[in-house]
Amino acid sequence: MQRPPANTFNLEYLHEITNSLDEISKQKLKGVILTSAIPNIFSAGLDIKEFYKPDLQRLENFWSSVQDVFIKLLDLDFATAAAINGHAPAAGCVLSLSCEYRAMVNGNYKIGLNEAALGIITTPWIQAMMYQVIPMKHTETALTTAKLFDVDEALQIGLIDEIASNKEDAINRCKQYIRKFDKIPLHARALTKQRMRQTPIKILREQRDEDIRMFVDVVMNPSVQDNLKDYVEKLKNKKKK
Ligand SMILES: CCCCCCCCCCC/C=C/C(=O)SCCNC(=O)CCNC(=O)[C@H](O)C(C)(C)COP(=O)(O)OP(=O)(O)OC[C@H]1O[C@@H](n2cnc3c(N)ncnc32)[C@H](O)[C@@H]1OP(=O)(O)O
Repeated sequence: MQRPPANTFNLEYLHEITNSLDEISKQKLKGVILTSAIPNIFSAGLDIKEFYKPDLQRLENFWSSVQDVFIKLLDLDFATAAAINGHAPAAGCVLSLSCEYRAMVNGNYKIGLNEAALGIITTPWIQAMMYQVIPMKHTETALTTAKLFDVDEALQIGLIDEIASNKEDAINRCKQYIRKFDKIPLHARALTKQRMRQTPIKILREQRDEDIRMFVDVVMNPSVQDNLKDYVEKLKNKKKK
C-alpha cells in the first residue's frame, strides 16, 4: 500500500484495491502479502474525511466499497499474509485480520480496533473477524475499551502471529507461512479457508444493505459527527505540539 501520508482508505483508493484484487484473483498465485510502503504506518484505517460531514450518496458508495474489498479479501483462494510494518489501527487492523497470518515489526506501534474512541461502532462482520482470531472475551473488552495493543501485547493475545525485527524479516516470515501450503491441493485449502471464515463472509453477503443503512445512520448521528469533529481536530493539532 502506498497512499501517503497514512495509507488511509478513501473511496478512490478502495476502488483501486478492488481492481487489484480482481486482477490478482485471475492469476495462479501461491499467496499474497500485504504491507506498506510508508515507514511506520501499515494503515491508519478508513479516511476520516469520508465520514466527517459526508455527502450521503458518496457515504453509501464508500461503505459498499469497504464491503467489496473485504468480501474479496476474505474469499481469496490463495494464502494471504500481512507484514505489518507500523501502526495498524481500526480498518488497518481489520485489513490484517482478513489475512490468515500476521507478522508485525517490533517497534513503538499500535494495533487494534479503536472505533469506539471515535464514537462509532464496529459492524458484526468486523467483530466476527476479530473473535475468529482472539477469544470472544478479549474481543469484547478490546472493542468496548477501544484498546490499541502494543506489539508485545498483540503477540500475547494472539492478534499477531509473530514479531519481526524489520520489514524484510516480516515479509520473509510471511513467505515462509505461504510456503507451508506448497504440497496442499489448492481447492482443499481454499474450501477449508472459506468454511472457516464463513461467519463474517455470510454476514457481509446476506446483510449488505442493512449494514450500509446502519453505517449511514450511525455516522450521520449528530453526536457521532461531534465526536468525529473533536477527533479530526486532535489529529490536526498533534503536529502543533
Ligand atoms: C451495527 C453496525 C453499525 C455500523 C456503524 C459504523 C461502522 C464503522 C466501522 C468502521 C471500521 C473502521 C473505522 C476506521 O478505520 S476509522 C479510522 C480510525 N483511525 C484512527 O483512529 C487512526 C488515526 N491516526 C493515528 O492515530 C495516527 O495517525 C497514527 C498512529 C496511525 C500515525 O501517527 P503518526 O504520528 O505517525 O502520523 P500522524 O498522526 O501525524 O498522521 C499523518 C497524517 O495522516 C493523517 N491521518 C492519520 N490517520 C488518518 C485517518 N484515519 N483519516 C484521515 N487522515 C488521517 C493525519 O491527520 C496526518 O495528516 P497531516 O500530515 O495532513 O497532518
